[in-house]
Amino acid sequence: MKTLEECRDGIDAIDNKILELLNQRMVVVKRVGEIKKDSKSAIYRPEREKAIIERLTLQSVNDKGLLNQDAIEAIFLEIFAVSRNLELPERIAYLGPEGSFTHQAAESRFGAMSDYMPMRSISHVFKELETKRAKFGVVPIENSRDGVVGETLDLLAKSSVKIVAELYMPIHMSFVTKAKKISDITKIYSRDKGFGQCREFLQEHNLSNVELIPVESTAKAAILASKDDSAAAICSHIAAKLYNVPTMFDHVEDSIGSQTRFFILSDFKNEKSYDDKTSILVRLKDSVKAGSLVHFLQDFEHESINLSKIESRPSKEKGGFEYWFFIDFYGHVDDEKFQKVLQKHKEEVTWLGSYVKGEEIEV
Ligand SMILES: C=C(O[C@@H]1C=C(C(=O)O)C=C[C@H]1O)C(=O)O
Repeated sequence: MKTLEECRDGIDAIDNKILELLNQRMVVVKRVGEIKKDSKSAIYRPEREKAIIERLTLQSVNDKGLLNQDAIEAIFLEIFAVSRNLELPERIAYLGPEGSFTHQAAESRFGAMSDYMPMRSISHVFKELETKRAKFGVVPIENSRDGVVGETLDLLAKSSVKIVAELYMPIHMSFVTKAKKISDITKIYSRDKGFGQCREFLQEHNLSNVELIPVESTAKAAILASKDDSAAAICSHIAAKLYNVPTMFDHVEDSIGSQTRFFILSDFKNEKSYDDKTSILVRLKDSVKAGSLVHFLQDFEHESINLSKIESRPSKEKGGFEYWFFIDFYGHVDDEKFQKVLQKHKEEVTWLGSYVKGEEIEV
């Protein structure tokens, strides 16, 4: 049996090799960056990253390795993010403030090294992209409990910005405080919704009578709790980390968790990954005429294209009740099947993006 010293020597030798290999990888990545620059193509290629993760997961299973898909993803998404930064450092605008769940979602894709810009509103994120001050934007699109984020849909309808990826993230709340004991806590900060989502936890720990102070974001709650030893915050994991407030309890939300779907926005078209989703906006000529939506959807059925979502929004263009439809379907804009549908409805359909299908999370 090896001693601790021997194990550590072994780890050091392996780490040296990993670093050497990573540096070799980065030399190749830089060359890829040059090729892309010459051909003016996109740096971020989610379909390629997905293929790498799948290949490595399979290899790990075949090798009977200890790393499963989640572990491989955690390591390699960070390697990809560092690689992309080396190809071309790119700025990422997200719905802030720092420490928001959108920040957490952005970091999960773009890693710890990227240049992040917290924005005051979703429309500010779009503006940063439109003026090319940021290459990527990260915004929430829907929450499994609260429903769709209307502002994101409305802005997608108006803007030329494209969806290049989606990701689902479980929304877990942490109870964080600098207090030594729970009984030292006299006030708790969070967003209005934050308290609502953690009612059972507050009751169980006799905290219902402690002063509950709603603030505009859970990140703000973490900042306030970081400055007061008798205060606590209910906030995201990333906010607690960012503002150095120790976590007393994790996952304090009531039993049914929620997940949020985020879009990553940019200005390019992805290639097919053959496991794609596409989002379109449909402005039917006669949206109020009976059967016009049904006829439109029948064209999808005819081509065996499966829809994953349909959402109606008031068009806001005319005073009356005119509706637009946001539709997500399985497939890529370049699929022949969809092109056939598009031929029939060219004037009514706006393509919003085709992207690798994200994994929904069991909550
Ligand atoms: C290196 C590339 O660029 C990016 C980085 C990748 C990587 O680190 O493997 C993969 C895909 C791209 O998002 C590439 O396209 O191959």
